[in-house]
Amino acid sequence: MDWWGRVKATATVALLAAALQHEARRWRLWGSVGRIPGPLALPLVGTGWLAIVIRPEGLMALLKNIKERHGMIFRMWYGNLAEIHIIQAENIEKVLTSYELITKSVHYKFLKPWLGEGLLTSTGSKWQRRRKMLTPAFHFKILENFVGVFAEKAQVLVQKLRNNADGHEFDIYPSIALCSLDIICETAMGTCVNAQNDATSEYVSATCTVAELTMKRALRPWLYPDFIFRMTPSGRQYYKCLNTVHQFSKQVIKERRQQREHSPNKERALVQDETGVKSRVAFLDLLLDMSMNGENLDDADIQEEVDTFMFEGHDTTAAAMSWAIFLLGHHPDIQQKAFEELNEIFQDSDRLPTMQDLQNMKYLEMVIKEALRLYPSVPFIGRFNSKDSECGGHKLPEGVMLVLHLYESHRDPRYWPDPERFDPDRFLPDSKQGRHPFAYVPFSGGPRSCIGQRFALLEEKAILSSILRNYVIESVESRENVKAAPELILRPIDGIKVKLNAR
Ligand code: HEM
Repeated sequence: MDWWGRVKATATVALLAAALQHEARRWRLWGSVGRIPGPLALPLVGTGWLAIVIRPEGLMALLKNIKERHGMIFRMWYGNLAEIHIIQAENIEKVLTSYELITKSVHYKFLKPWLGEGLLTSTGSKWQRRRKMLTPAFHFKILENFVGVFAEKAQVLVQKLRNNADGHEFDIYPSIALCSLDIICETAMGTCVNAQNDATSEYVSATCTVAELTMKRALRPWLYPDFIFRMTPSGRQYYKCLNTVHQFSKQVIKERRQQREHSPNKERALVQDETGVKSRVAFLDLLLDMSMNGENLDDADIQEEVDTFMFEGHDTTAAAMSWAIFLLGHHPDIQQKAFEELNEIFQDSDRLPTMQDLQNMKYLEMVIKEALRLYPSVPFIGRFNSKDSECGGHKLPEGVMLVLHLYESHRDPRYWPDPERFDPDRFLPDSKQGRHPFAYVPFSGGPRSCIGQRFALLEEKAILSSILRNYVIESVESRENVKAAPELILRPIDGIKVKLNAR
């Protein structure tokens, strides 16, 4: 046999070996996963046919129906990919508290073109090192420094909403999303993009498009392979906008670094806004401090983390606030109680809130928590099962994906009687007694819990309190009519239609 023949024979044997290994793995998975109950799985596509026949607005109802038929642990198949859905708090705890199960599921892969391997998507020692390094960035003192940003941006929002405060019906979601984008740009990058006043700016619309197309892709498993996604119009648009987003954050980091190098006496760079120049620390400053103080962080590493904050800190809070507004708009009594608490805090003054004010908003905090129970911004958490394990009496083989179903687990009647009822009093200290600690995990739990949860609660309080102090909210659509799409973020498919009246 000549050398070319030997190359071909070796390549054929290698390919056959790989195919056999692949098949063996598939059979091994089918063997164990097949014993777990779940809907009809067809050859090749598995239960993926459901994603094709069910529209996004029907997915939550479908998953509820599967739970009712197959129980609190069920399996789904997408081709070769097995997912085990886990709903009970006791089993969710097992996964979230494990230091071995910290690798995210494949579903997070399509976030990587945007976020690289930042805190959300990384694993192993890289994640551990970054988590340790970034935890101080969310210290109380740092968050206190952001309260002014929250309050100012909320004030812009209140002014913008004035055009709609004559009782006519409109979708409040876009206004909330632009406000939270303004907040995260300023707190993460120290940049004022003025999204609320200029939603058409290239960076603002590119960020919104990247987030939207990432969500769309999450619901379409056939778009997961990158080479297919790149060939579609959505894929081409995604990469074009992604380039704009990355160029922007890259430029901000570069300029901020240069600014510091030219003014070494100033510890922090300055944040510029329309009222002049103010000294304010952004997460980016803290990262630059760390890199200048010997941490192993180059500009590309910093960009991963800044982009991660931009993603995690924008849509999650926008969705959470919009759902809270929706629920308040359905419950005038609860809305009134929240308003009375604000009256007590602010008396007749129209001053902006301080950190202490935000901390005093105890009832509003219960409202926010209850809204996050019914509509958790992150409805599913995915993990890669990195070793054979056992859960709820089922064997879970290594290599399957674990999907923790927060939306359903937050409705477990064992811990939440009359689960669909919106009742902030469930979060009174007495009512919490005896409840499983993992029955409510909108910010996840264990080692990979949300690093930004205190930031998020403060931001929500600042925005919601500003709206409540100025307007009475009335929701237009019924609870049943507003459908949530279980994308990466639990988003109301047709927005949140409200009527506002000035107080
Ligand atoms: C209501 C708002 C928010 C909700 C409901 C929320 C929820 C979550 C959840 C459930 C996770 C775990 C995800 C997973 O394991 O797959 C997470 C992780 C994370 N969140 Fe949030 N989040 C919110 C706001 C924020 C904000 C404002 C920031 C930053 C400014 C942030 C930064 C992060 C980061 C960096 C991670 C990854 C942490 C790690 O893996 O170590 N989040 N968040």
